[in-house]
Formats: sequence, structure tokens, C-alpha cells
Amino acid sequence: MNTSLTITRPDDWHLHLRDGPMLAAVAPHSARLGRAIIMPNLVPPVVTGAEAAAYRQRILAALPPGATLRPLMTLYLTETTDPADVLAAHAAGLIAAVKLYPAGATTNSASGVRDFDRVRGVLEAMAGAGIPLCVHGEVTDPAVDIFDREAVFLDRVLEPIRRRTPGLRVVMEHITTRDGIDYVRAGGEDIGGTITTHHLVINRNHILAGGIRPHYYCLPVAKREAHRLALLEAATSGEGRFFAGTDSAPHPDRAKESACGCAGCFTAPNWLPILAEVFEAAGALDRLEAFTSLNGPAFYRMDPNPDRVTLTRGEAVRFPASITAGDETVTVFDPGFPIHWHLDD
Ligand SMILES: NC(=O)N[C@@H](CC(=O)O)C(=O)O
Ligand SMILES: [Zn+2]
Ligand SMILES: [Zn+2]
Repeated sequence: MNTSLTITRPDDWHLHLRDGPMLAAVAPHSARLGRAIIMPNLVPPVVTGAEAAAYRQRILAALPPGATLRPLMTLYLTETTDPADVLAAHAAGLIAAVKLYPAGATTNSASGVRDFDRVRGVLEAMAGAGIPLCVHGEVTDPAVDIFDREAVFLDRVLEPIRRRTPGLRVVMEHITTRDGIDYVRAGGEDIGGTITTHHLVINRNHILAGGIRPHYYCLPVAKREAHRLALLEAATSGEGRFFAGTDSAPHPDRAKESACGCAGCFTAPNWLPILAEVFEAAGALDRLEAFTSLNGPAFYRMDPNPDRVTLTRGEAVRFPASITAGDETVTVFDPGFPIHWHLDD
């Protein structure tokens, strides 16, 4: 049995760092990554290149001394986004991607896209410049069952967009279904997909059986076990088009433990040890590095990080159940089984 594993320093290709006191509290938990794609769904959202530059400075200021994390900024796509601003921000090295939220699909998505025809010009400009579009892939049609919203999005929204925008590079974020896995697999060189740690661990029973568990509620909502197994198979396959994006999405406990609890799991403190445990159980520890450290940069056309980290297996590790952010507490994702791996100092 492996007792230690040295891999290229991991990246996180989907991370929410928030702002203000929450940013100050959560940023240190991602400080030892190589890079992270920073989600722009602040209130108000990060829409322009200038806003992304300012947010990047706030993130850097929140990181502890010696942090290795390099934030890769994204812009929040709106129906009034200016293609020239996107191109300029990308050309200046300020942004790595643009994020598409269907309006109303998830946390802080009210400024997102309602009419996809209105973003045609931006998407064509992005295709021309090779700028990836990161997609929250769920339809918002209230007539569609919440467990079907990802699969329906592929047919109704994503496939038409990709067909009429040749060359557009797309990351299907936080895939939760076998349909999503199959779509990305069949989609050619221009599409990749992130898979979260929590979706490799929980299915919908974890949220709903034996009492409602708000800390397992995130969007897209976890699906039935067969889907989790499809995600696990894809993540551990080593295939280049699948890579780790934690979607670590901290919310105050007060906002989650509520009659209308908000969506998001906070995994930044323990996602890598959990992944090591999950890959070990699947007999795929030798493919962890591809998922956390190699496939993502290859899709984003970047080099892997130049340095390495070591994970060590030992006694079960106790992670804090929650952290403090200003006056709030934020519960850390509990995988529900012991974790024996930790990241060495
Ligand atoms: N995943 C979530 O459940 N929540 C994310 C938004 C998102 O990534 O959809 C958040 O910002 O809280
Ligand atoms: Zn999302
Ligand atoms: Zn997210």
C-alpha cells in the first residue's frame, strides 16, 4: 500500500473565494495550490476586465505570505458584455476564461444570461481568440425537474451554442450526471469538464435520507448513485478532458441552515486528502495527478506547475468541522468516512 504520494502541485479549476471577510477567511485554505480559476459571481458580479483586475488584487492581499496560489480570473458573462473588453482583458493576461450562468440557475446568477442570442457576438469573439467559456450547465425552466436540468441543458442550450459557434472552447463545470460525462467524452477537443470532490462522494440520498442535510446541498444538486459512479469512473480514468474543479463555495452556516438554505459545499480545507482517499479506494491513486495537476493545464493550454507536493497516508486526520469568517461560521464538507491522507508541509 502507498504511504506517500508525490505529485505535481495541484490546481483548482473552479473555486469561489468570495470577497470581504469571507475572502479573508477562505483564501488561506487554497493558498498552497498552484492556480485556481476564480469564479466571478460576487454581488455585484465581476463583469469587466477592470473589475477582474481589482478583484485579483483583493485576493492577493488576502493570501498569507509564501502562498503559491496564482488566481486565474474570469469574467461573468452578461447580455451587455462588451466583446472588445473581453478580448482586451484576455490579451493583457488578466483573465483565463469567461463564465456563463443561465440567469437564476444558481447562487448570485441574477445578472446571467436569459437570451443566448444576445451573447452570440461575445462567444464568437471568444472562439476566435481561444478563450474558454466555463458553463454552469443547468436549464432554469421551472417545468424541468431539478434532477434533469443538467441533461436538458446539454440538448437545449449547450449543443446549439457549440454548433453555431465553431471553435468555441467550453468547460462543462461541476458535471453531476452520466449524461454530462458522455457529452464531454463525445465532444471533441474543444470541450472539457470539471468534477467536484463532493460529487464524487455524495449522492442525493446523502442530502435527503434520514433528515435534510443542508451542508450537502449544492447546485447542480447531487444525483442518484449511478451518476456518482459515472463521475468516479471518469475522474479516475486519467482521460485528459476531465479535471478537478472543487466548486468550493462557502456560505455562512446561518444562510445554509435555513428554511430556504442556499447552495454550495465548502471543500477548500480538505478536498485534496478526500480525493486521495477516493482514488485510493478506487484503486486509481496513480491517476490522481492527471486529474488534479495535469489535465486541467493541458486543456487551458498552460504548463503544469513546476513544483511538486507530497501527500502522506497515516492515522485518520481530523479536519476542523467549521471555520470562522468574520461573525459567521462556515461548515467544512464532511465526507462521512475517515480520511487518512494529509498534505505535507
Ligand atoms: N455550486 C453551488 O451550489 N454554489 C455556487 C455557485 C455555483 O457554482 O453554481 C456558489 O457560488 O455558492
Ligand atoms: Zn455552478
Ligand atoms: Zn461554482
